[in-house]
Amino acid sequence: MSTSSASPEYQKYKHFVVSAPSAGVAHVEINRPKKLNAFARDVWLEFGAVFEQLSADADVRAVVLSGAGDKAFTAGLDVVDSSAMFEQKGMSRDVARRAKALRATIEEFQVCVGAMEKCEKPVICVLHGVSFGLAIDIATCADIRICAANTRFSVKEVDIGIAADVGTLARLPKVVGSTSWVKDVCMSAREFSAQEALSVGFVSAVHEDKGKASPVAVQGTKELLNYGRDHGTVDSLRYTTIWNSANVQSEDFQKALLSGLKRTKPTFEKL
Ligand SMILES: CC/C=C\C=C\CC(=O)SCCNC(=O)CCNC(=O)[C@H](O)C(C)(C)COP(=O)(O)OP(=O)(O)OC[C@H]1O[C@@H](n2cnc3c(N)ncnc32)[C@H](O)[C@@H]1OP(=O)(O)O
Repeated sequence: MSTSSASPEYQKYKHFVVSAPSAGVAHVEINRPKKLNAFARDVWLEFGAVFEQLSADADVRAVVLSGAGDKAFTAGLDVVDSSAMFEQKGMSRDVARRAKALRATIEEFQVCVGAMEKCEKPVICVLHGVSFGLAIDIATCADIRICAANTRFSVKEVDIGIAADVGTLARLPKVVGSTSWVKDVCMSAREFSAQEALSVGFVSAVHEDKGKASPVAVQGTKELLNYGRDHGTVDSLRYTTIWNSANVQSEDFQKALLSGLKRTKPTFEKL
């Protein structure tokens, strides 16, 4: 990816602007500000494609996701587009056929949003303004979440008559420590502030210099943290052993191992 305001190989996207503010960093902006960056089906399909492309792009070492405009990171599911789509898919008179069509849509949405979690590069999600519903599903797929002081969070789904189904209920309890708080915000859909999000650990402070660490080490850390979240300690340690037995052979490890003692700042090849 070349350093520019809009990288040519990412210009095919209608709803996302992908730029390279500095070498190795991709900035992905959800770009539908007039509709508060709401996600219609074509938006979520593009979201999945963007993150698959970034995952495979060796020039990218870290990804920052934000929403365009002053008002919103995203107001969530495009409720106008979705009501038409769900009505259409529910038109068959047979319940099993209706359910099958709807299941495919929900699974497609989960896979597209999950592409961000699967992306092999660290993803930093920067939230601001309205951050409702899908915003939380997306944020829970990020490695690091930071937000502006004006952020209005809501796990909004119960307000539109559904249980959240794109990842919040599966991932949020693993992101924050308090099940009581998770159930509170998920069952009430009440808004919570940036300060509250910080106090429960949903967002954290800004970390600098993310692009300078070894990509072998950073991408390995992401893989092992996600694995550790979903598996027991014994399995995770075993997987870590196998993973690192390959990666300690990397030249990145050779360069970095004594860098503290030697007061050197090694640079690393892209991965
Ligand atoms: C299979 C199911 C999968 C996924 C499920 C996901 C769950 C969710 O994401 S639940 C959350 C759904 N979102 C909402 O219910 C929010 C709806 N919007 C609002 O309540 C308000 O817009 C607001 C966020 C409180 C902001 O209000 P305000 O500041 O007054 O702005 P508006 O004038 O209302 O909005 C500006 C513009 O954007 C359009 N818009 C806003 N949100 C959505 C949305 N979610 N879907 C579609 N369009 C949205 C709004 O209609 C306005 O458009 P105009 O063309 O200017 O009228």
